[in-house]
Amino acid sequence: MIRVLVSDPISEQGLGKLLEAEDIVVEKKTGLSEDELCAIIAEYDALLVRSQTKVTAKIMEHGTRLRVIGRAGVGVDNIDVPAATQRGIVVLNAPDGNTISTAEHTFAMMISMARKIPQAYASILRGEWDRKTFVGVELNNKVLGILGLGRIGTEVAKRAQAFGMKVLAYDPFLTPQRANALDVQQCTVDEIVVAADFITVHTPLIKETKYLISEREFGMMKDGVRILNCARGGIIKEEALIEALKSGKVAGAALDVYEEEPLAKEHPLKQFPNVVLTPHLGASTEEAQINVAIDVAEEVLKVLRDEPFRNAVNLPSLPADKMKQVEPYLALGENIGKMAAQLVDDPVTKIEISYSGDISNLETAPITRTLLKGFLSYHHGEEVNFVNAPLVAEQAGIQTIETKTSKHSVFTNLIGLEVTTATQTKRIAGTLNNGFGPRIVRLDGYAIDAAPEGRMIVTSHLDQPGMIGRIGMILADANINIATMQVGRKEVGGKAVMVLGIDNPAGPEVVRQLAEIPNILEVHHVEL
Ligand SMILES: NC(=O)c1ccc[n+]([C@@H]2O[C@H](COP(=O)([O-])OP(=O)(O)OC[C@H]3O[C@@H](n4cnc5c(N)ncnc54)[C@H](O)[C@@H]3O)[C@@H](O)[C@H]2O)c1
Ligand SMILES: O=C(O)[C@H](O)COP(=O)(O)O
Repeated sequence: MIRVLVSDPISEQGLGKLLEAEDIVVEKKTGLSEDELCAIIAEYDALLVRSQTKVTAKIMEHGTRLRVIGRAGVGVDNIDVPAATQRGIVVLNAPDGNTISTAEHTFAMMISMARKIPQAYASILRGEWDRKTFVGVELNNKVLGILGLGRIGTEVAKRAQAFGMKVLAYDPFLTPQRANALDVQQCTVDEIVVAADFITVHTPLIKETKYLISEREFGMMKDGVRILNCARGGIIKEEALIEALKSGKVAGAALDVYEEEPLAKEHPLKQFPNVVLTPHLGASTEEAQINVAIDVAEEVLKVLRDEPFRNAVNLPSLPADKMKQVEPYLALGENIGKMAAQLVDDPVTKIEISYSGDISNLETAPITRTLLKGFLSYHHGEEVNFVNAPLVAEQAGIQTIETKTSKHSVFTNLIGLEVTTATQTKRIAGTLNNGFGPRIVRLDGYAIDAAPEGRMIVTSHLDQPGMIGRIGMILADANINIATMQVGRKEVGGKAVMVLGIDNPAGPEVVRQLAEIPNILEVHHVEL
């Protein structure tokens, strides 16, 4: 049985696909401490969280069965993604489902702050009828600065324009064409900070965005600026914001997220009458919660069923149509990698993967990953997978190079692999031959045509009479049946390679006997 643990409140309606699956048990246990999670996580194949559960390296260390961590939402800063990658655990999120809700919440916060609605409401509840204290400002004709024009930032921009605001935006990936299409003015962070009446941040919290708005930026702002953060605590430095509120530089702030959550009972941000606070509610709508739960459940199910999935944050993401194009090459790539690993004896320092012909136009990153997985798993075993293969290669000191050539003189598509050790270079190439499936077509530059499957004896030897006979005799004496045979040579009497498909395994003793045949240069037993 596959077991899934849901450790934060996630919409049951959205989790339908997982709950209905007959081979999957879903258990909900929320509010667990790190130690409590460590104690039970070994029983689960998948963990589903929102932002409350901190998925630490320690939890993953105990999660020996864990294959996937699904985040029902966008931000994965509560998950130790590098630790997951190291352990080969897929981390998925649901990036689209709460965009509108968060943009609407940002807008609700902007209007609440501009018109002091929470403060006026509290005053009414106190029995007052105060129409002087709560005079606000209009949004119309104001300048809104948006830092981070991704999904949410873009939706905020559209809403701001509908309210008559002029939008300035900074995003490192914003192109002039996109800025033009969205009718926003592309600016630097400093230009925005100087010119904006309202500033809102919609970036992830990463090294580059930590304290993006700090003392220096507050110092540059217009007097009476209003600040919003519905993205992540720490993008705006709270200490600097508090100082700017005290000095009167900042006329209002509306915050949904904090450097530490939950916000401390006695937090200084609570002392200002012009600050609107919500407890991380951006995604808290019925619609968003169903959307993100549906998305994460579907994707987690695909990982658990070994089907192609999207939205992995620790893998290159490919749209479904592009993934479909590379899928047929994945097994070929993996087998080329596996075969190469069994043909070299010394530690490998460099792996060069070349894609020629039609295949060079595809998104080849998944093929490279499966090839590396095939190669590395021979020595590193089960711990290497699609997720961590590039990292394992890097940590093993192996340089990985990928090249592409649009045409090949012989094949319509070719995956080439060259592995370098201190003493040798081994080259293998394979193609996907329409109608004939995957074939290994080059070995150390010699033309062959072998199916990458089952068990093989691979030799390099001098092309001399009786060589094949002697090899055949030794295999026959060991009761090993030869199923297929491929010989490649460039000139009579020169060096040659041979690939024998065999029906049963050849042990070390058989390999030793083969290696002792005069003029045999190399013998390897390969199992795919
Ligand atoms: N309050 C909530 O409940 C809530 C809900 C959903 C999302 N969020 C948070 O909102 C943020 C944005 O979410 P999204 O779905 O729009 O993500 P997104 O990935 O679509 O957009 C983020 C944008 O930030 C940009 N960016 C990265 N580095 C930047 C930098 N140094 N300066 C400026 N821009 C930079 C990226 O290029 C990207 O366009 C995330 O942090 C997410 O966790 C909060
Ligand atoms: O990153 C997100 O998706 C939001 O911060 C929502 O977090 P939540 O799922 O804990 O509401």
